[in-house]
Amino acid sequence: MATDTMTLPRQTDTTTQHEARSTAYLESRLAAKDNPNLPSTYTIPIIDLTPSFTPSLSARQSVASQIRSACTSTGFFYITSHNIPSTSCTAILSQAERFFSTLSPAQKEELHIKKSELGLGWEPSSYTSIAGDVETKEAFNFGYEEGLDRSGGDGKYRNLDGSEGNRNLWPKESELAGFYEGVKEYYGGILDLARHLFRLFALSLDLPETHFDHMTTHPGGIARLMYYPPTASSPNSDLASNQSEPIGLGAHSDYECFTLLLSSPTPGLEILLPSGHWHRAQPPPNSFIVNVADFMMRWTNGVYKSTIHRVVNRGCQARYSVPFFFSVNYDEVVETLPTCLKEGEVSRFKPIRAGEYILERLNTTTKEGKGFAGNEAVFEENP
Ligand SMILES: O=C(O)CCC(=O)C(=O)O
Ligand SMILES: [Fe+2]
Repeated sequence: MATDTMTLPRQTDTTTQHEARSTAYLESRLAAKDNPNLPSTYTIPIIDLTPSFTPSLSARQSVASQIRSACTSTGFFYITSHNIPSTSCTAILSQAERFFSTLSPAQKEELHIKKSELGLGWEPSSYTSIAGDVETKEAFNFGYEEGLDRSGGDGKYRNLDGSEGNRNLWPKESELAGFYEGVKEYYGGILDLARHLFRLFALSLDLPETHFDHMTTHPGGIARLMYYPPTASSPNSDLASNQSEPIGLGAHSDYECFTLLLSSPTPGLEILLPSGHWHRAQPPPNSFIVNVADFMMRWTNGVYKSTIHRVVNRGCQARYSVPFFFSVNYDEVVETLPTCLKEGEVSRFKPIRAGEYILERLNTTTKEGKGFAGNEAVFEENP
């Protein structure tokens, strides 16, 4: 396990009330603090999904109970035997590499995220910042469209802002031949897997297995291709002892229901422990990392934990990753799940439309890096 000391969002000389509150917010979100379920040594559980694809309800329930235990403690788990072919994973990581290394600056500029009100398109490293850090990451973001959904969707997709129509920005076929088809192949598979996992989440929350099905017919599903440049000059150079860390992606929690993360072998993802140290994720071969995100935490009245994480590539190889942020249909209004409230307990959160919540969170990352400061409104609890 690689650890170092915790870095909170950078404070300016004149600490504003907002910034002080943003630090307090991050501190308050330290992974599963004061949680009696927290294991004494931190390990990310590995959940084998094989039984979840069988006709046996009790086998599916056994997987669901492992999911519950991970979601109420670490907020992170690895999944294996997930039915996504390893060739598909290798192929999307190569598409990511092609995107960042083949397109010219002018071609990337055509896809610039500033042209999108929904955070879609190409994101140069400095354009967004979560916690005020100068981040090394570069990204390409795209969302759900019916053409990417193997079920064909239900024709009712709404964007984050409630608008209709496909707002993705794609590179031209003549500039990156086969890119769209490659993305479609991966997206279709990961979307099916996310819907399968949502059924297991339903069981894990003592709900009927199909409880969320009607809410994921035209779901939110933002995927990102991410590139973290190498920062060490040779395998033996030790960046861990450097004063300034090469923050790839600043400390944050994800916004949607849960995230399915694929990455190239270069390590980088670090998870904030209650002790304030960072735990470096080491996913087993052919696995995905799954983590609970803030909307799910809110929806479960805090029963499921959304855990702070960041990315630091200390190596001499580039890191590529493909997070997939899964949400219910953006036009769905959700309120606390009844099974997450004890008798007589009142929900801490007001009902909210999924897209409204997520868009508000996304917008905060582009306002001079005041991500956490701007997030208080959407975490507002019931008065
Ligand atoms: O690239 C990674 O490994 C993680 C990315 C991530 O946490 C995010 O995009 O929210
Ligand atoms: Fe994340």
